[in-house]
Amino acid sequence: MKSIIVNNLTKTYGKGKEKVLAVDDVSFDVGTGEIFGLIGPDGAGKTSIFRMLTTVLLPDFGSASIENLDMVKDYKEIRKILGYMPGRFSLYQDLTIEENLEFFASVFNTTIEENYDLIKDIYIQIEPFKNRRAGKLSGGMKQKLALCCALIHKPKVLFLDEPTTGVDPVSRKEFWEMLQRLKLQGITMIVATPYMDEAALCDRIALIQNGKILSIDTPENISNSYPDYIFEVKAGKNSKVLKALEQFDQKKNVYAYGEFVHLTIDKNESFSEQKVVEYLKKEGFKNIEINIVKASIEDSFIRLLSHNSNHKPKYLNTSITLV
Ligand SMILES: Nc1ncnc2c1ncn2[C@@H]1O[C@H](COP(=O)(O)OP(=O)(O)OP(=O)(O)O)[C@@H](O)[C@H]1O
Repeated sequence: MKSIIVNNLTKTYGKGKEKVLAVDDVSFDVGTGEIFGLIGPDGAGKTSIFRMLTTVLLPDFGSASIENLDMVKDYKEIRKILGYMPGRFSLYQDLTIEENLEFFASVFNTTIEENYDLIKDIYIQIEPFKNRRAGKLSGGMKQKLALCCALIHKPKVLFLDEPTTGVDPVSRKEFWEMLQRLKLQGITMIVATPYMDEAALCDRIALIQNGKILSIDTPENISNSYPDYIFEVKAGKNSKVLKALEQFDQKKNVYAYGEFVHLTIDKNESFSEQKVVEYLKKEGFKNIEINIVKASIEDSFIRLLSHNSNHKPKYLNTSITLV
């Protein structure tokens, strides 16, 4: 069963020279109970897609349905079955945890008690602080409260826009465990994130850049379909290794990757790791470490980005940064 169907969605902002094509002919679908990730750097178009699907922005072109309801014609019905956790903290800072939750429940004509079962797991973690104002909560607690508020009317589909930005690693992990539990209740989730490690936790992902989808598949299939060899190389300062490998005649691509430099080589080339070691030794490097590695989502994204734009990845670790 498909919960979300998106066809040729297109959105531009501004006019003339100021015109920005934010969403460019985007199509995808999301199955009931699936966690679907929209993965892309800042400005890729994720929020614009979310705003159209949550019926707060009209598309220039294209259509979408959510639970068989048309995004434009049936927007009032859609709003009743959607939960939306926006990227920036959206709660009332001067209201307490409990007051925020009561407020969101009342907007949907419901009560905390009525839907307590759905939020119980998450709410019990912040309930001891229910009289604390939202503005005084830690990042992780704010995020749990925002998720409770997005769930308080028992939505069928949950939109999460960069839900873990600015949250510590432990809270990020806990948050994803909460999403996995919600999935068991049959809630469809669509998550926008710039974090590559979170991409791997989704059932399927769409890699998006400049408003265009570059690839849609399971994280596993995206990694497995990487066409080249990837070697991780360490030999002292990454900036120096990068500079040297840029001149290596068999390199296809080279970029910093956490504490390593990744070197990609066409699978059709006759190649041995020893060639790189010898080359680096000749360039004056010592203590050279080189291993062949399986492509990560990040590697796949870098390859797609370098094929599709003039943007070059500058620094990569767990989130995408482009220059
Ligand atoms: N109201 C607006 N007016 C003009 N341009 C806009 C507007 N909203 C977004 N844009 C532009 O549209 C493009 C897509 O932005 P969007 O916010 O959808 O991307 P995003 O992937 O969610 O990135 P971010 O995380 O930075 O919000 C960007 O180039 C952005 O500058």
